[in-house]
Amino acid sequence: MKREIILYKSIPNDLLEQLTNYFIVHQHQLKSEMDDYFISDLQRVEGIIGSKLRVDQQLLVQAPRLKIVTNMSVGYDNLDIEELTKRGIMATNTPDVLTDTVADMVLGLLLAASRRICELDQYVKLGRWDENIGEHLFGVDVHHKTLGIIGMGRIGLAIAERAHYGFKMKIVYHNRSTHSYAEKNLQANYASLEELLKVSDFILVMAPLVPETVKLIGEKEFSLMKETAIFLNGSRGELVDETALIHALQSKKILGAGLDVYEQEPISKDSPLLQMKNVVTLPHIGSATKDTRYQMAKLAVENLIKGLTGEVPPSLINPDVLKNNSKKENDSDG
Ligand SMILES: NC(=O)C1=CN([C@@H]2O[C@H](COP(=O)(O)OP(=O)(O)OC[C@H]3O[C@@H](n4cnc5c(N)ncnc54)[C@H](OP(=O)(O)O)[C@@H]3O)[C@@H](O)[C@H]2O)C=CC1
Ligand SMILES: O=CC(=O)O
Repeated sequence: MKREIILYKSIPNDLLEQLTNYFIVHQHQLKSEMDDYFISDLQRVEGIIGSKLRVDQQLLVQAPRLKIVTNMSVGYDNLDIEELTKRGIMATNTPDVLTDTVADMVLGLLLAASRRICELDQYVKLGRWDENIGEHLFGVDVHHKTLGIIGMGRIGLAIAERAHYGFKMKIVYHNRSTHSYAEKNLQANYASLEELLKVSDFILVMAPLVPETVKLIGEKEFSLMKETAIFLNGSRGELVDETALIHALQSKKILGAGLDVYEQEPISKDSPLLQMKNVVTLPHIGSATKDTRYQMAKLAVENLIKGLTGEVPPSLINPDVLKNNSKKENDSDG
C-alpha cells in the first residue's frame, strides 16, 4: 500500500512523477494559511513538501503520522525545528543548489542601487532623455569600495567572491564565528557589527532569521552608517526594522537601498519604500531562475523520498531525530 504525502507547491512534471511512483500525492494550492482540505489530508500523510507554510505545534497536532517536512528553500525560519525534533519528525531544506543564483541577484541589486539603473531605465522609457544627464542623476562607484556582509555563510561567501574578484571590493564581515576561507582567499576582515556599519559603503544583510537576528538592523544601526551607504537585504525582511529603514532613507541618513525581502510579503501597496527612487525593490526573487528552482525542487523530492524509504535525506536539518528515533526503537526492543 502506497504511503500518502502532501505537495503544496507546484513542481515540474518529471519530479511529480517521481513522487507519484512512491506515494499517493495530495496536491494543494495554499495561499498562506492551511484550509480545511489541507487539515483533513494532514491526518493521513507521512510527508509534506512545499515552502513558506508555518510548521509549528498548531499544525503538528493535526498530523499524527508525519515523519518528514521538506522545505523547498534554504531558509527554514518557517519551521519550528525544536518542536519537530521533539516529535521525531525530520526537517529538510535546499542549501547549495541556489547559492550562486542568489549571489548573482544580490550583485544585481547592488549595481542597480548604486548606478540608479531602475530609476534611469524609467527616465529613458518615459521620454525624459532629451540631453546628457546632469550630475543630479550620477550614481556612485562600486569597484574598490567596501562591502560589509552580515552573515558570511554559503551565499555571503559567493557574494564576497564576486565582489572581490569581479569588482576588487574590500570585504568586511560579521558572523558569530570567523570565516577562515574568506579571510585567507578574499582578504576579508572580521568586524564587530558596529565597526562593519561604520566602515562599509555597501551593507548587506545575509544572515538567517532566528530569534537573535530579529530587527538586528534598527534605528541605532542606521545611525552608525555612512551618509553615502547603500543598504541591501537579501535574506529576510524581519532582520530589519522597516520603519527605521524608511526613516533613515527619508532623513537621508543613508543614500539608498536594494531590497529583495520585506517585513510583510507581498509588501503593502502603500509602503513609502515604493515611492522612493533611491530604493530598488524586488519581489523576493533570490533563487527565482528556471534552472535553480528545478534544482531546488529536485533536491526537495530526493529529501522526501529518502526520508520515507529508510535513507538519510541529503539535507537533513535536525539529525538528532535519527539518534532519538533509533534510541526509541532500541528501548522498545529491549
Ligand atoms: N532572497 C532570497 O530569495 C533568499 C534568501 N535566503 C536567505 O539567506 C539566508 C542565508 O542562506 P545561506 O547563506 O545558505 O545560509 P548559511 O547558514 O550558509 O549562512 C548564514 C550565515 O549567517 C551567519 N549567522 C547566523 N546567525 C548570525 C547572527 N546572529 N549574526 C550574524 N551572523 C549570523 C552564520 O555564521 P555564524 O554561524 O558564524 O554566525 C552563517 O555563516 C537564508 O537563511 C535565507 O533566509 C536564501 C536564499 C534565497
Ligand atoms: O528565500 C528563499 C530561501 O531559499 O530561503
